[in-house]
Amino acid sequence: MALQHSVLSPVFTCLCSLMYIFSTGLVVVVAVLTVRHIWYSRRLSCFSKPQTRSWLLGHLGKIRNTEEGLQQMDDLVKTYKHSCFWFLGPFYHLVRLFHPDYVKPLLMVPASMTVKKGLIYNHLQPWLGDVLISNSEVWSRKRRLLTPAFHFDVLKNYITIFNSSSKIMHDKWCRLVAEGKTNLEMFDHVSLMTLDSLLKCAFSYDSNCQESPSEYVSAIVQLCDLVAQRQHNILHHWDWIYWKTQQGKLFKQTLNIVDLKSEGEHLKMYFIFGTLSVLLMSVLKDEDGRGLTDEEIQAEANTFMFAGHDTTASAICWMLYNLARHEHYQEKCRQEVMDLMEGRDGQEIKWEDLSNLPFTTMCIKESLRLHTPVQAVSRSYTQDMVLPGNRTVPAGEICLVSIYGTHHNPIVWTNPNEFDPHRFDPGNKMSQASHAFIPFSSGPRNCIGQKFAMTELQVVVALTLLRFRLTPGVNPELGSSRVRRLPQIVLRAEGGLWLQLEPLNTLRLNKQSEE
Ligand code: HEM
Repeated sequence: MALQHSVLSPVFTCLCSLMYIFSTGLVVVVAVLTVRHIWYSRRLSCFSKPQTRSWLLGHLGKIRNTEEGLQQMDDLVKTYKHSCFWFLGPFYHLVRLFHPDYVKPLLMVPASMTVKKGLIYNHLQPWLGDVLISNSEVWSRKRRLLTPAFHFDVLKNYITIFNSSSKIMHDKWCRLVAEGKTNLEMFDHVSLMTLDSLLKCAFSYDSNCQESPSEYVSAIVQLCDLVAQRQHNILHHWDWIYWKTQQGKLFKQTLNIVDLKSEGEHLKMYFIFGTLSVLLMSVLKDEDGRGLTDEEIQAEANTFMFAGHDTTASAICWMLYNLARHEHYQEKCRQEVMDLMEGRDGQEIKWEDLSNLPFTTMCIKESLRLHTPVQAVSRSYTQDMVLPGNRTVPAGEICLVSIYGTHHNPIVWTNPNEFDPHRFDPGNKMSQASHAFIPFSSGPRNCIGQKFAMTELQVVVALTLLRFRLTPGVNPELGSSRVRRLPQIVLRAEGGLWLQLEPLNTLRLNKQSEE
């Protein structure tokens, strides 16, 4: 008994000390969070604060990545008109902005004063390195190196790739329709097609991913899904928790697959000799004659795959959906493309054709407004930012610039939930208003791939209309043609986006496929 006591007593003392340290630590953390919370709330009191759950939890759990979440955003924009202040417990304090006059001064700030900071960027870092998220000098050097790779002269060369990748997808659709499968989920097909063309453009690498599964391509898709899942679970925002979870472990495993240094040594070589990379490697050296290191090439490749494929796929799918819903606009676009093709032998969109698709381009822009692929971008600033109405965003504060909110703001757009391509008539002032239409963000940190994306959109949409008539499909999960939007990293649809396809010119297309 005495022996037992003598052993237990140091254990007991040790346990007590641990509990004491733990509870003191907890009290300190709670105190720091509370003081920080009160401090931020005071500084942001110039912004309206929508109703909270409680003074401490704030709007935690109120941001929903569902159809209802988007409708809630519509209400927020209607009520608060330009901006408001949200906080997610004592952890995150956000200024949400959704009016061009508020968005513009923030997006146009020089890159040297801008920090890309927010809920998602940190989760991308292990995959993308610092390209998308890096700040100031690191970013500006890379942006300088990359910009010429997106010049018109380079983009021109990609037109053939966009044509051929679309043809592979369309041939597949024809085969499925011939088997009686006329109701198809668009994201599955279009995402593979955008990945296929991106791999061909950036790596000169023919993955054949539209026809047979590719480990690399599946890994990219999985990483996108994992980043989206992580965003929705606030506990997973802390690295020390996330890396211990199953999802965190899966993320690490999947990263190894896209690692050019291990699995994809051949991909690295492709990237180095690919069209884009020839420019990056040989022509483009910075002032000190430095090119990109191996790590930078890896990060660059990952960034293109992440930033370029899902965004463009989302834009294409929603555009096709909008045309399926509005038959007369679909017919008008098809007529425009057919007029262009008259007298030609094949069905190939050329670079010179792109400026001769004015109505189709108006529809694409309207679709990018209504179904904005990227919902929001976030920023913080190295100094206080003064906005209209003498409101100040303190330095270091996270600003969530809502592209969706700006595109759906009824002060800016009449009947914002209607698909009306005539908003983008060249003479229409509404769409010309500065920062009313920002699908690719704006300012120094805008999308470097916007011309690439617009070109791909024009080619894919024009060819799809030449070959298929589209009508709304039936979503098997919902058992109807109802569509519920799903705002993830890009805008998707719950249970997928289903369309009915009716091939046009069947004979001609079959003949081409046989060849
Ligand atoms: C419709 C298609 C696309 C949309 C809607 C879109 C949208 C955007 C937006 C909103 C941003 C700003 C992100 C932020 O500030 O956090 C961005 C950045 C970026 N995008 Fe895109 N994007 C598209 C296609 C592409 C393509 C095809 C590529 C490459 C091939 C690309 C490469 C990038 C890169 C590298 C950045 C980071 C730019 C920087 O920080 O300097 N994007 N994109």
